[in-house]
Amino acid sequence: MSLKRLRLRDFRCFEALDWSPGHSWNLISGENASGKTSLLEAIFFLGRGRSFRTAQVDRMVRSGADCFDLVGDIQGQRAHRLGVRRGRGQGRWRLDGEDLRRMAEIASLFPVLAVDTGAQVMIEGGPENRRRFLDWGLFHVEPAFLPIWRRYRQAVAQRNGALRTGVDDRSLSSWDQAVAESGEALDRYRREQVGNLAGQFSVMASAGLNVAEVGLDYQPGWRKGLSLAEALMRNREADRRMGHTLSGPHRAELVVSVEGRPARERVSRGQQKMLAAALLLSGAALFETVRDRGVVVLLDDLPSELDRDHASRLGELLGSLTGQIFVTGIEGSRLQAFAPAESQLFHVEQGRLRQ
Ligand SMILES: Nc1ncnc2c1ncn2[C@@H]1O[C@H](COP(=O)(O)OP(=O)(O)OP(=O)(O)O)[C@@H](O)[C@H]1O
Repeated sequence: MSLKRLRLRDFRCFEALDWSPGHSWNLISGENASGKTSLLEAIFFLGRGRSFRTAQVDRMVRSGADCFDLVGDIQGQRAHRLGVRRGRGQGRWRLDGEDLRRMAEIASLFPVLAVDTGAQVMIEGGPENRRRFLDWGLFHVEPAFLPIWRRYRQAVAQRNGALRTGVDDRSLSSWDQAVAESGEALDRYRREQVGNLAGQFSVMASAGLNVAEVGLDYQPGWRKGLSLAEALMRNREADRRMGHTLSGPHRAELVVSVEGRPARERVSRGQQKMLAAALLLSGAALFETVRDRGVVVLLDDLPSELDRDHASRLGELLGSLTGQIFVTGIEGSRLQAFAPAESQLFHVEQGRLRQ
C-alpha cells in the first residue's frame, strides 16, 4: 500500500501542490511553520476522513479560500484515485471518479497511522484514545467488526435515551439485551485483538525502551466475574441516576504497564512517546501479518524529541515494517541519520516542496 501521488489545493498553507513521494521512506525537512505537519495531516485526512490535530474542518481550509481539495493516487493490490473536497458547505468524496457515501470504504482502502507530536496521549491520555486504536485495528482485520460496533453504539444510545425518559424495568430489559448481545461480541473481538497485539508490542516496547517487562492488559468496562447482562441489571439504579449506561465496552480500558506498574506512573515523557510509538507500530505490524500488505505510517517531528539512542531504536522499529513511511523533522541531516540511506529527502519552505 502506498501513496504514489498527492495533490493539494488550498490546504493549510499550501495553495497548490503536486507531489510524488517515494514508495518506502520519505523524509520531510523544513523550518518551523513551513508546512511539514500539514503535509502529513493531508495524507492522514485522505485515509481517515479526519485530522489528527483538529476536529474543525474549516481550520484546514487555506485562509481566504472556501474549501480545500485533496487527491491521492494510491497503489495497493489495485490502483485507485481518491479525492475529497471539504470546506464551507462542501463535503464530497470521490473514488475512481464515482461519488462515495461511506467513509468506511475509503478507510479500508488506504490504512494510515499517525505517530504525531501528541502521540503520548496514547499512554497518558484517557482510555478513549486506546479504545479507538484497538477498534481501528479490528476494523481493518475483521470484516464483521464494524457492523457489531455500530450496533453496539446504537443500542447504548437507545438505552441512554430510555434511561432519561424514565421507562419501567420491563421496557429497559429489551435495551439491556441489545446492549449485552452486541457488547459481549465487541468484547470478544477486542480481547482477541489485545492477545494478538501483546506479543509484538512487548517485543517493540522492550526494544524501544530497553526494559525487560512491558505489558498490555484489557479491562472490559464492567465488573469482573459478571456477564454484561448481569452488570447492566445490577447497575440500573446508578444508570438511571446518571442518565446513561455506566457498564460496557464503551468504558473499557487498555492498560499499558512497565515492569508491573501502569506506564503513566512509571515512565518519562520521552519514554511515553516511545511506548506510544511501539503501541501504534505493533498495530501496523499486526495489520501487515493479517492483511499481507503495509500500513502508511506518519511520524511527525518525533526524532527531534528523542535522544540519539531512542531515535535510532525507533528507526529500527520502523525498519521492521514494510509499508510506506513519512517522517518530518527540522534538520534534514538528523532525519538522514535516523533513516535508511535509500530514503527520499524532501524540503518544505512556506508551502512549497522540493526534492
Ligand atoms: N488554514 C490555514 N491557512 C493558511 N495558513 C495556515 C492555515 N493553517 C495553518 N496555516 C499555517 O501553515 C503553516 C504551516 O504549519 P505546519 O503546522 O504545517 O508547520 P510545521 O512545518 O509542521 O511547523 P513546526 O515545525 O513548527 O511544527 C503555519 O505558518 C501556519 O500558521
